[in-house]
Amino acid sequence: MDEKRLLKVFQETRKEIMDVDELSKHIEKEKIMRTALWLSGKELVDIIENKESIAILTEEGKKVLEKGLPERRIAKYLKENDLTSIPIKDLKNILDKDEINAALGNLKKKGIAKIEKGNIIFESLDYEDEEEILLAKLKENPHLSLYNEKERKIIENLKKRGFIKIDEKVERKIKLTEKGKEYIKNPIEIKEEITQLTREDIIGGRWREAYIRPYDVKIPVEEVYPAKMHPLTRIIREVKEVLISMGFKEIKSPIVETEFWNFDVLFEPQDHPAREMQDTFFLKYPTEGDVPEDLLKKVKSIHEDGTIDGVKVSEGWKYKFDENVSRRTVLRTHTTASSIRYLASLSEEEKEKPHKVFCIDRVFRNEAIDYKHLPEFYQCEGIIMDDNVTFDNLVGILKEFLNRLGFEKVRFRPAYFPFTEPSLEAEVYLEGKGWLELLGAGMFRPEVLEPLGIKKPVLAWGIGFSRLAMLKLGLNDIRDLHKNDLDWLKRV
Ligand SMILES: N[C@@H](Cc1ccccc1)C(=O)O
Repeated sequence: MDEKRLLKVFQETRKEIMDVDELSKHIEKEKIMRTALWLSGKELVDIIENKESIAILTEEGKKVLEKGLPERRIAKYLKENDLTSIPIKDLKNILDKDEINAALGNLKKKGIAKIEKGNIIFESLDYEDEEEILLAKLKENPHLSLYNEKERKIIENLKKRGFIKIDEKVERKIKLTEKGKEYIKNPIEIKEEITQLTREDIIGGRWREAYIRPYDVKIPVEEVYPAKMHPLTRIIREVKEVLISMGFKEIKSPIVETEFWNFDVLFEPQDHPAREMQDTFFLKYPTEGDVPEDLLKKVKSIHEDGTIDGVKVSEGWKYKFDENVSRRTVLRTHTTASSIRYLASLSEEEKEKPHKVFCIDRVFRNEAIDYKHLPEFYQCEGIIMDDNVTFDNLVGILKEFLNRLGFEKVRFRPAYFPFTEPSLEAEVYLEGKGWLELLGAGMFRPEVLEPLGIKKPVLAWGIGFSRLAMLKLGLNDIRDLHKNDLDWLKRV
């Protein structure tokens, strides 16, 4: 029916070619292209596409229209103050810092002023500037095809200076074919048409008379943006899928943690710099947390002289361990606290069995916010406990894991963590970015495992998950993960 309506528009207006704007006076705009495509399939019309470049003024460009180019603003200032020259160092009173260099360059290039001994000397204060003239023209007539070679060069410059953006726009015209012209010579009768068959249509027999329109799934329709998961949630689920498919089980642990679980059990000495204010958020309330007394004694002794139940396991850190420090509360700084809590929760029987667990969750560090740091971010942590697992296995598993996440090139280098030995860091290669550090890993030290009574080796790794999400989403700024820019969310 819409097809016939469209042809009728041609018939009634006696035109052979019309653009979408014209047609939209007669037919709902969103139907035009769909209908035209159908008609072009029947060779009744041709769709003529014209790509047009359009100049759009940026915010900076609009400012120039209002106040003139930075170089003009200098001239205006001089005029107002009855001057013809000004020391370069005074420009900061007239222009923004980032405008000064461009203004100087352009004054010289355009021959408006010369620079002598740190002074700008104007030839004339009432000059014409092609860039300004053209910018004003572009606002009225943004189609680049209207401009000649010389003007295009200036336009190119305006773009470089950030005053305009060039957008590609497709303009479509619909033109009757010979067959179409023949067709509209006859009266066009618009018959009732069924696009959705209802129960009543079937019972009442309407389906017998009416034209039932076949579906054409190839016809383009307006884009719709259905509700969807936030990209970060989506990636968390994706990574969980990968880990579950590799045989891992998910674990959780509290966000408010004691220093005991966040540091002590992990053999981080109590005077370790990472515990200090710039890294850890210490909590006022609750002031203290519960700590298992038995384990506390063992951990204390490992820290102080490296013994456990009188047996020497290590050199220890040789300092006075403070049990009150262990009870202090912090926002957990890494998910390794979850891994170690899990190991400590195992019964004697469970300790005999192999374990593979992971945790993806938020961690907190007292860091200044910038493009790669937020005080709150995600980590993804995993451990494997089994007889005979080795450092080589760890490398193999991490490689497999990173490959499954879509990183093809992976490399490892030695690293240091207080709780693992040996330790490594993994980097992934990204086209255009080079090698980026993504995770830390290693084998838990005996000083960590012995107090827990764990005899099997344990492999552990922790990924900067927010970083991983950024890489997967092609973001350069970690803040963009949480900005919830709707245009971006629609696209990703
Ligand atoms: N917890 C470490 C990462 C890590 C986890 C497990 C083993 C080794 C290193 C960090 O936050 O940087």
